[in-house]
Amino acid sequence: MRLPGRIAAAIDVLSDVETRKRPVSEALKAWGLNNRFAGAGDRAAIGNLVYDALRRRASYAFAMGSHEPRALVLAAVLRHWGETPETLAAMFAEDTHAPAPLTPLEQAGAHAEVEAAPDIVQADFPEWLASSLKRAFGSDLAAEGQAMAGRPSLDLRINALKATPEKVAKSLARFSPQPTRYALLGLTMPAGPGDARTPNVTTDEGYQKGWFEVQDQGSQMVSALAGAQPGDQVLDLCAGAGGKTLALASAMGNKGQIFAYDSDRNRLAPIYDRLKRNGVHNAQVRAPEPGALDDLVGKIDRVVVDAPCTGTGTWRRRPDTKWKLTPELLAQRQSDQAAILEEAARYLKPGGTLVYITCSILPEENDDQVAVLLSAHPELKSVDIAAAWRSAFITDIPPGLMTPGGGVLLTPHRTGTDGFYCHMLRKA
Ligand SMILES: C[S@@+](CC[C@H](N)C(=O)[O-])C[C@H]1O[C@@H](n2cnc3c(N)ncnc32)[C@H](O)[C@@H]1O
Repeated sequence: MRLPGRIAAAIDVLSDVETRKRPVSEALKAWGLNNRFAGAGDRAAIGNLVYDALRRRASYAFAMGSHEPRALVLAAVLRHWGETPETLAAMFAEDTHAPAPLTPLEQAGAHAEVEAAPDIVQADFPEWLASSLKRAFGSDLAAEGQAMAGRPSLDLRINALKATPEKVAKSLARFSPQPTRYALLGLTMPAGPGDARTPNVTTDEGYQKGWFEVQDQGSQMVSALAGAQPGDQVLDLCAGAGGKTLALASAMGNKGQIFAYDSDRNRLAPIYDRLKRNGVHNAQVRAPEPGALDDLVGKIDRVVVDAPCTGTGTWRRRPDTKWKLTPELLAQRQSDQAAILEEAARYLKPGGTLVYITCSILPEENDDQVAVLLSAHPELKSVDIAAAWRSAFITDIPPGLMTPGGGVLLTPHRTGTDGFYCHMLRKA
């Protein structure tokens, strides 16, 4: 397929996403099944077009004067893929799979200024979250929004139980991975422009052997900030598929004990294979049965709460969720988080540390939750996050990362990572 056919396909996929409220990945898969002639390169390019259109949905709609899928996909091609109304007109004329020719309004959208739009639209954030995001970012709102509308890098975490960065870099040399900026055991491959494909690293022999995991650098960093030491008793209370559990086990050198729990059996299911592949011997999975964690009350050195959240920090990867989030869902997550934090505090032994993590950039899910917990638990005190940073990354925390409440907030703009919040609290 050439670009015009890919544009037409991306418009169809985006229409499917918008009308049937489907996740992009599902709509792309369905399109691929119905169009088996399309190759992997076509599917990747169509995916890039759909994701790019959604990443900048608000500013594109403003520039094009329309929220229609066709307008959004054309905006992505005209404003960020290096095409012009003239190059598209020439290509469309020669391709029977091309969409209808550009209208004068669409042609004007190629260069339309968006400076007249509200700042929240220019930043490609949902308008109903304006006050919350302004509170989080202040005068950096536009820069934060633009970075959040970019494509994410592909980051890997070296599994220190089985490999070294050199060994993995050699195994993946064909993709030219580079060391990550902060995470000490990370490698990164920047996203390419236009129709560039993401390297398929999971087919690599090193992945099959458990030498590395795919994990955003931000996720690696909050795992490192948790500061788990060999010999610790650690409870990963929201373990899910085990991304943090694996990183903690690697940091602990398989010494001590990790209890990996999740209230959702389905989410926990992949953890068993992953632990095996990673050579983790110090993790016990606790399935969600009544009383599953009763024996751990008051005994744990580090309780890691990688809380269920809105996922606003991962909008680069899942831009459709940026426009689907509702005040009701945010309120539900806040109530889940408050309950889980209360629960988590029960497991701490005296002197133990609670590590609260979200992949959200919203203060309501971050500092605000911790403030409520602190006010109800005078025995808990915030840990000096700058000191935790120094010991995790052997360097001073860069300016601007600490939140007013004493946590740390990573973002695509600040650290080149997904958005992650981390706050640590020690029990007296
Ligand atoms: C952000 S995800 C965890 C991701 C995982 N830690 C990782 O790194 O791959 C949040 C998890 O919290 C779980 N969860 C939600 N409510 C919970 C509760 N009350 N107790 C324990 N886990 C809960 C969800 O099932 C979900 O798997």
